[in-house]
Amino acid sequence: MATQGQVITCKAAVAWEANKPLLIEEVQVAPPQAGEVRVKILFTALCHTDAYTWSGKDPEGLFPCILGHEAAGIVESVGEGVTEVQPGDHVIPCYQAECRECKFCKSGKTNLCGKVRAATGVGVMMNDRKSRFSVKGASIYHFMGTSTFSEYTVVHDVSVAKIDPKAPLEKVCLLGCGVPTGLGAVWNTAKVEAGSIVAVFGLGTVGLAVAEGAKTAGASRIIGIDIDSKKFEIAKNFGVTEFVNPKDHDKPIQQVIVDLTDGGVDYSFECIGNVSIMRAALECCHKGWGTSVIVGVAASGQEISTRPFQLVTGRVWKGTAFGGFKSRSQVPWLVEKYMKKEIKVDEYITHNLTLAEINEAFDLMHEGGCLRCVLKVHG
Ligand SMILES: NC(=O)C1=CN([C@@H]2O[C@H](COP(=O)(O)OP(=O)(O)OC[C@H]3O[C@@H](n4cnc5c(N)ncnc54)[C@H](O)[C@@H]3O)[C@@H](O)[C@H]2O)C=CC1
Ligand SMILES: N[C@@H](CCC(=O)N[C@@H](CSC=O)C(=O)NCC(=O)O)C(=O)O
Ligand SMILES: [Zn+2]
Ligand SMILES: [Zn+2]
Repeated sequence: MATQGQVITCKAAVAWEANKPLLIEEVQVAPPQAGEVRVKILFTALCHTDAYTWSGKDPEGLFPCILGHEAAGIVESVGEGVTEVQPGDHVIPCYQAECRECKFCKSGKTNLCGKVRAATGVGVMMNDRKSRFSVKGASIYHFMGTSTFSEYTVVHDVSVAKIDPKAPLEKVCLLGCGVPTGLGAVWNTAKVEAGSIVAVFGLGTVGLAVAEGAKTAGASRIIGIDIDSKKFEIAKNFGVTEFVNPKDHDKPIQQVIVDLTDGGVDYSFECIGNVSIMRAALECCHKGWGTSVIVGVAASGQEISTRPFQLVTGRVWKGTAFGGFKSRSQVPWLVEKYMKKEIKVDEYITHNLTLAEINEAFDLMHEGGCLRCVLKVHG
């Protein structure tokens, strides 16, 4: 490999400051150190969480940084001691690592991993607590341990899933975040049973994947709630059976859902990141057993609240990160499910642009007609 062990100069979209347009810069990407992998990113999508951190509302957001965490690419080179991937392997970077050795991984109770989280939360690599990215000598922070808005990135070996080389990277990049999060929220976190009544708040990619997961789990009713009625037509393709726009009602939305469902839903999912809606999602659950899962990411300083009586009377409040999936073990399995046409992926892609057009892609996300925009990163 001509580039192995060398600094690579390539293009990346740098967020220099919160809310300021990203700039396409020539970035120097250092070679991977021990336990690290340098990946040529071919395709990356944008997730609402990228916009959240860019907005300055993420308490872990650091600038300047290279955002991006829903992508696919090919391993360019590996550092010392890396055994599970090699140059040429097709991979999906995983913001939720899986080391299989730490207390979290060994617990069998969670998909969270503690091996590199202390570094990925502050934008550096574990080895030397430094970044592998720089622009004209100035260090640029990593983001979520992935930084996929770059032609090349460096990730920890515990943060990369090797996938079937036959899988189309321009599609399966979505399996790096939004689609698994929604499916897993239903299958792993809530464990929705056949016949259940489900409410989904927010019909973006994550909410639609919740609907898809609920449909495959055999839910009898899937109620989609969104303030953008344009989402309703598309949501039918993902299994939503009924639609509610809170703007059409004078009553609190939880009361509307309770009235529609003879006392409340069996499961609800908040896929927006709005703490008032998180409360509504809990309070529209059926007394005695209803479970609400928080999926949305809320801004710094926001807190959830409800009357404790809601929990005393049997409702359960949960949350999920990456849908509870063990990333390195299960992302390849999700890719296989896609290849066998058992889960949707293509249907979430509404736009295709290039890395150079990334600011336009963020604009599309805020305009509402966009589920996922996939960026071609090279060429
Ligand atoms: N927990 C996790 O592991 C993950 C969490 N997320 C979070 O999930 C959330 C959803 O992500 P995406 O689907 O990418 O976002 P999105 O922006 O595509 O979708 C959000 C949807 O919510 C709707 N909405 C906004 N305000 C509303 C309100 N007050 N009532 C009803 N509907 C409303 C919007 O019209 C839109 O359709 C975000 O907060 C994101 O940060 C995303 C991926 C993983
Ligand atoms: N940094 C944020 C928290 C962001 C967050 O909750 N991230 C999710 C994934 S969102 C993907 O699009 C997650 O998996 N969290 C678990 C983790 O280990 O980070 C903040 O501090 O608010
Ligand atoms: Zn995401
Ligand atoms: Zn671990």
